Parts: sequence; C-alpha cells; structure tokens
Amino acid sequence: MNVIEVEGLCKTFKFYRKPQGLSASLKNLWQRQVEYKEAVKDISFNIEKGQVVAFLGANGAGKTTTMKMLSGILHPTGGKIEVLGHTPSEREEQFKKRFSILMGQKHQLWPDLPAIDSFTLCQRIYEIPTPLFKQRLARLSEVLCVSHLLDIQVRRLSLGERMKMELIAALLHGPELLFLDEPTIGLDFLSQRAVMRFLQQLVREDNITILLTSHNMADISALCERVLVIQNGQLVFDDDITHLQNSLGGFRRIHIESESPLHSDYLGRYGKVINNDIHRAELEVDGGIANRVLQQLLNDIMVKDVRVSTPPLEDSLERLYTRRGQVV
Ligand SMILES: Nc1ncnc2c1ncn2[C@@H]1O[C@H](COP(=O)(O)OP(=O)(O)OP(=O)(O)O)[C@@H](O)[C@H]1O
Repeated sequence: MNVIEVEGLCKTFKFYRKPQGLSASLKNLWQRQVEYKEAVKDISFNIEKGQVVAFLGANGAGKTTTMKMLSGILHPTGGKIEVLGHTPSEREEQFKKRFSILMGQKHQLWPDLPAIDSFTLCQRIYEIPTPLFKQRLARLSEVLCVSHLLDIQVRRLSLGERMKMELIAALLHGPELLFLDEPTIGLDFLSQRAVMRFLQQLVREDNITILLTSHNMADISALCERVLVIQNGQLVFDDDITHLQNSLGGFRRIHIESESPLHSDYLGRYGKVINNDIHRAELEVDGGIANRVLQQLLNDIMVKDVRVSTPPLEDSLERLYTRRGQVV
C-alpha cells in the first residue's frame, strides 16, 4: 500500500529581488523586479507503508520545498500529491492527525514552558485519551532518556535534550508517517546515535513510514533502505541504498600495505591513488576490474596486507551531486 504518491510535482516560487543602493531601491518601489525560482521540477515517486526513505540532495536542491508540499505547508504549482489518501494542501483535520513533520532548524515547543506543558497542549490539540497519552509519554521519555527533564523550561535544556523533546512532541499522537528534515542537526555524536536508535526501534515496532532529509551519512546508513536524490529540483536517483554505489560505476577501494616504499607514480597505472603514506596506499578502481587489478598488484608488488572495500556513501553522493541533469 502506498502512503505517498507523487506525480509530476512542481513548485515555482515568485519573488521580488531587492536591488543594491538607494536609487535602485527607490526605483524598485514603483517598478518591482519579479523573479521566478523553479525549486521542484516535475518529480514523481511512491513510498510504501513502513518504508524508510532518505531524501538527499545538495543545499538548495529542493528537499525542504518538497517536504513542505507533502505535509501541506506549501501549495504545489503543478502535479498531484496523495499522502495517506489525502491531498495535503487541503489540510483536513483527519490528515493532520496521521502524520508529523519535524524540522531540525525549527522548534515548535514553547521555550518558556516546561516540555510537559507543551505535551499537554499536544494532547488537547490531537484529542489523545489520557491513559494513551500517559503511556506514550512514559515510553518515549524513557527510551530517549529525558524523563527527568520534563518539568524544566525548554530554553534551559541543551540542544540535544530539546531535540529529543521535539521528537516526543511529534510522536505523541502516534503518527503513521514522519517527515524528518535534518532531525540530528547540531546534535553531538551520542545524541545523534540515541535519536537514530530510537527511530530504528519505532520503525521495527510501530511500522511507521519515514521520509528523512539529512546531510549526515551516518543517519542515512543507520536508518534508510531506499534513497531518493534530488538535484536542481529534479529527481536523479530512486533506488535501494545498496544500489547507489553500484549505479555510479560500482567503484572499489583497494588498500595495500607493503614492506617496500609505494610510489604514487607507479601505483597510478593500476588505478586512482586516493592516499599514499609510503608503506600504505589506497587505490580506487572500477568495480568490474577490481579483481584483475588486485591480482596484478599481488604479482607485481611485495604486498604485506591487502583489503578491498566499497567507497563511503559520501563519495557516491558527491559523484551524483556533481553530475549535471543526468538520471542514474
Ligand atoms: N520562499 C522562497 N522564495 C524563493 N525561493 C525559494 C523559497 N524557498 C526556497 N527557495 C529556493 O528554492 C530552492 C530549493 O530550496 P529548498 O529549501 O527546498 O532546498 P533544500 O534542498 O532543502 O536545501 P538545504 O539542504 O540547504 O536545506 C533554493 O534555491 C531556494 O533558494
């Protein structure tokens, strides 16, 4: 069953550019310079119930704009969206109760109140029965290790603690679908891992559907099975995370350790030299010829140790982000 269905989605922003300088500003008062920005250009995809999908792209690629359209915050300028059987821009009450959107850079909790007060407000807004509210709050605050902080003013909490409270607020009404826009931005390593572990548990136990944007590769590999990549408003990749590396040429890294010095000029004939610190080197080669290159290296060089690995996800994404307008 599809939770999200998107077909030919477009969003063009109309805005006025403010010119520099006093005379230009004055002229602009009666002759405004209108500009258009095509932030999302004709994208189509479906997401099934229970899937966890990463929505990736360089800065300004169109991720937040798409998420805002999926959650009904922005109206599309073209195309069709169906989320949980609703048209998001109609903002029906029944629709709002079934999903949550969490933006790492925007906080919804009232900073001067303790988190528990904001949670009680959420309970009223979403009409959550008291026993269910108490049960959910106890579970969420316990798993996220913030039970002892519920009655402290939100502005006195650390960034990580506040983010965990935001996550609780987003989950109290038991949404079936979660839009997470940079949920771990600014969090330290431990808090990032705690939030990711918690989301993994949520997916396993509650079969929740998640669409996640993040520039943090650890978040993505920890949680997502499928990746959508948007570039300049166009969808350029939609497949399993494991296919991302293979689709981009399936590069492999060969790590060599040798007793004798390794010279980059010499190694260059086998593949692209990524690192070389005299006795250790790392080469990047096409996946299709990795075995042959490895055999050649073993024949030609006195190798002490050798290992083959897949390049990090960041490298595949860098290749994808820097390709212009090509669908993989
Ligand atoms: N209200 C607006 N008016 C005009 N242009 C806008 C508006 N909102 C976004 N844009 C432009 O649309 C493009 C896509 O923006 P969007 O916020 O969706 O990018 P993003 O992929 O989420 O980027 P980031 O990773 O930096 O958050 C950008 O070029 C941005 O400048």
